[in-house]
This record gives sequence, structure tokens and C-alpha cells, in this order.
Amino acid sequence: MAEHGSSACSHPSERKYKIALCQLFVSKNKLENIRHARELLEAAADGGAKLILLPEMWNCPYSNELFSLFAEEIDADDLSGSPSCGMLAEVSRSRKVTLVGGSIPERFGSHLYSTCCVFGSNGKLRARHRKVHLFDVDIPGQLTFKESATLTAGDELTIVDTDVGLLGIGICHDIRFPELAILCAERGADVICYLAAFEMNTGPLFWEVLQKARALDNQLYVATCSPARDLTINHAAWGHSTVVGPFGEILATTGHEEAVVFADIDYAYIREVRLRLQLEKQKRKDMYQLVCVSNCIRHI
Ligand SMILES: O=C(O)CCC(=O)C(=O)O
Repeated sequence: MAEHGSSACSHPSERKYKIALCQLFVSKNKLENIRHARELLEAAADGGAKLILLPEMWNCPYSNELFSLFAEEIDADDLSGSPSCGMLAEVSRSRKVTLVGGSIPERFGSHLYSTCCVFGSNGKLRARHRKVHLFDVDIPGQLTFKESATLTAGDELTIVDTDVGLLGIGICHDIRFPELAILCAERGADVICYLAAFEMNTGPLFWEVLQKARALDNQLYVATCSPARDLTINHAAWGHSTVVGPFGEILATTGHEEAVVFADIDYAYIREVRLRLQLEKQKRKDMYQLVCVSNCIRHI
């Protein structure tokens, strides 16, 4: 695994392609979740998508009690310990698509992480992002959740070079922290993919505004993918998987049911927006700068 600094690989700025977000139901049966995810991924590929996203915790209901039971070990050289990643590798290879494989509970030694695996269009594992900001919240009478009771936080920023360009990766609560998005943008990301499961209290208030803010701040595409809503579980998802463009505009979205959401990505449009509004040039780097103290790009 090589670590790179801030020099992102170059890529054609005129690149255009279709992205798809698979908003799916998650059941208590892992094998059924894997089968169902494959079905939606294949439908997305059949629809012409070259980059396809799954949501946070797509193989496991979102519950501290279940993360450990559903967890898998992810060995980049031998995915046999991870049926979920094995399926992602197969689909990305057979359909020649880049997959941002949502997140699953990952077991690593005595730790559990919420981990997103990114597969290149040759079926190879390209990167692994472990959720950096864990969701610990206490709003009396509304919402109490402590992800850190079971999960360990990752400590690396992930920007991955793929056939469809440089992708920044964040998981759910990571979207609230503009620093992560700014660092991805500074290192050349064109799209930031957030795999998420915002729930019914915070979703209506913050979900859309956070996506628009991250896209606008950085003048790039933001793509989010949520599970479909299941009101029988505690952490029912808000849904509304969305693609936001570099001008903060919603390009495609959906409600809370299952859906495959498609949108067109055009990197030339990012350059156009940045020419119209030259935020990067106007930044007062003589007054402020953001320093990244962790590893920045992981290639596997
Ligand atoms: O930040 C929020 O409001 C929701 C975050 C969340 O649900 C999560 O990180 O799983």
C-alpha cells in the first residue's frame, strides 16, 4: 500500500460519465443483503453508470448490537474472509465499473470499524476508508446514539485515484466536518462520495444543506447514498440519496423508498464554475491554512 502526498494523479478535465446511487433496504440477513446489493449494482451498471455507490452499513442493520455479528475481515490480497467485498470485487470486474462500496462493519484485531472499500473497474480493491468521525449524539427526548461504544474511528483521509477520476470518501457524520472535504478538494478530488445513514431527526434538518455546503465550499460534485427507510428499526434512515453539482444545485435525488438514482457528471463543468467564481484564487492563504497531519491517499 503506497501513501502519497498532495500530488494527485492527473486526469482528463473533460471527463464525462454517469454516476448511480443504490438506495436499498437492509435486512437482518447478511447473505440476502449481499444478494440484493448485487441486484441493484447490476441494474445501475445496466443503466450505464460507471461509478456506483452503496450506502453506509449496507450489509448490516444500523445497530451497535449487530455490528460485531456482521463484521468481516478485509484482507486486500485475499477477500475470502469478506463475502461482502468478494461480491463487490466480482461486480466491479464483470461490469467494468468503479464501486464505492458503502460501508460494512470491519473487524481488525480487537477493533471494529465502519469501512468503505473502493473497487476499481478491474475488480481490484483500490482503497479502504474507515469512518473518521463517529456519531455520538445526545438530544434528550429525540435521539441518543453512541457509535464509539462499539466502533473505533479511522485516522486517515482517503482520496482514491480511479478510472473515473479522483474520489474523496467520507462516511455519514464525516460530512459535518468541512475540513475533511477541503483537504480532499485541495488534493484534487472532483467528487466527494459520502456513504450515509442520516436518520429521521437529523435528516430533515441537515442532510440537504450539508451536501450543498460541501459542494459549494469546494466547487465540486458531492454524491451521497443512504439506505432506504425501514421504520421497524431504531435508526430508520432518512433516505434522499442525492447528487449535488459544483454550483450547489441538486442534479438528482429521491425520496425514502428503494431507488437507483442516476446523474451525469462532467468535470469540464467544475472548471467552468471555478472560472466564474474564483474562490481558490481569492483564498487568503497569507491569513489562514488548513494542515493535514494524517496520511492522505491510500492506494492498495
Ligand atoms: O450527523 C448526523 O446528523 C447523522 C450522522 C449519522 O447518522 C451517522 O454518522 O451514522
